[in-house]
Amino acid sequence: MSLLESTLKEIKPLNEDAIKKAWNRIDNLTKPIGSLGRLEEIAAQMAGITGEVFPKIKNKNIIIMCSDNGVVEENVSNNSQKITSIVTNNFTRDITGVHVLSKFTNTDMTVVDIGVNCDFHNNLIIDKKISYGTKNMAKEPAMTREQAIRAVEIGIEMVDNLVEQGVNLFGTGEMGVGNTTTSAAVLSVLCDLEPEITAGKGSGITDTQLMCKREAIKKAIEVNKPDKNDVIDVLSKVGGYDIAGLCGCFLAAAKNRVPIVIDGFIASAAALCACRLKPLCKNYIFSSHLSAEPAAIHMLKEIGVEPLLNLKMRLGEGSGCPLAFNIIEAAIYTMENMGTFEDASLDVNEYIDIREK
Ligand SMILES: Cc1cc2ncn([C@H]3O[C@H](COP(=O)(O)O)[C@@H](O)[C@H]3O)c2cc1C
Ligand SMILES: O=C(O)c1cccnc1
Repeated sequence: MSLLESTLKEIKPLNEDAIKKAWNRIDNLTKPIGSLGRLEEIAAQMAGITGEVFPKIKNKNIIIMCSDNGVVEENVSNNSQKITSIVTNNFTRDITGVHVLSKFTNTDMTVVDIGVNCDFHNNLIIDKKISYGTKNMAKEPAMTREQAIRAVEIGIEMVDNLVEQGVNLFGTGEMGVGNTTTSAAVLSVLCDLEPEITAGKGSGITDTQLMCKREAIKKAIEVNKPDKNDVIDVLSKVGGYDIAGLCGCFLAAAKNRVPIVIDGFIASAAALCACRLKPLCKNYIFSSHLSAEPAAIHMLKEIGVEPLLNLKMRLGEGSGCPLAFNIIEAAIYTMENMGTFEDASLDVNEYIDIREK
């Protein structure tokens, strides 16, 4: 059995007993029922994921999948492919958005070259290069089926290894000029949405480039005819190595019963693929924020997750994840450290009016 097949098989439902115990605790804290809103839901979900009512977050890590996309030939981005390699290198230099936000929240980063169009001489970048970028999907499949499976399995291996090293909260990031085009294409195919809905201005393009972007997605779908019921076919024909790699990360986090956070539009395309491959995967996922990319809302709705924040961010890289980590850790801390009615020597019945509001 392949690593992908065994991973899909090993993803199991949440621990309902732990969820019940968590809600029992949460509903006995000195507060009106439900008054800590989504912090309560997060704490209960964390219990279901980990099996612990008071899980301890030990190590947080954002996996950043970096790769190039052949579709940039179609004038879909304002940036040249060179930017992918420059920013990827910069992830190891303390200066990128995701790095600074990670530092702020005591989070580590794992930078993976899964298909950047250059050779790095930087031992802080993990070399998992499949090829020097994908092909132009508007003309031919972005990659072969074997390459797509390999990319997903690289994501699985990365998470499996980091879990072994003690990471128990993951974030997902990416770098790859043109990857809002591939993400939009994946969304178009999986959800039958027109490129007019799925394609936005990404990192910043002109109206003319936006037309090129929509045209490229249309052509990619016409030329390659991806089968929406076969996620690997969709990833290989109109996806990217970064999306496929992150898809593997979501699957492996669910397999290992470790929470994983979506950053923006591209990471949500990967999460959508993972959830289509294994719907149970959704229970292990948190969405950090609503990307300013207009179709982000469709992506998250389809996955069935609600973003924690709406900060109009559209950087990618994993930059939303550290912020979500703070909220998740705050939720756990609150549910563990607030007093119960018993601790406060209060009779629950005296509070019943408040609790029921
Ligand atoms: C300097 C720079 C840093 C970035 N960091 C993330 N992205 C983001 O922009 C790219 C996607 O946008 P598009 O599809 O329009 O090319 C991705 O690499 C994404 O991570 C960046 C983009 C730039 C220019
Ligand atoms: O939301 C994102 O991930 C995003 C949006 C625009 C450009 N790059 C990334």
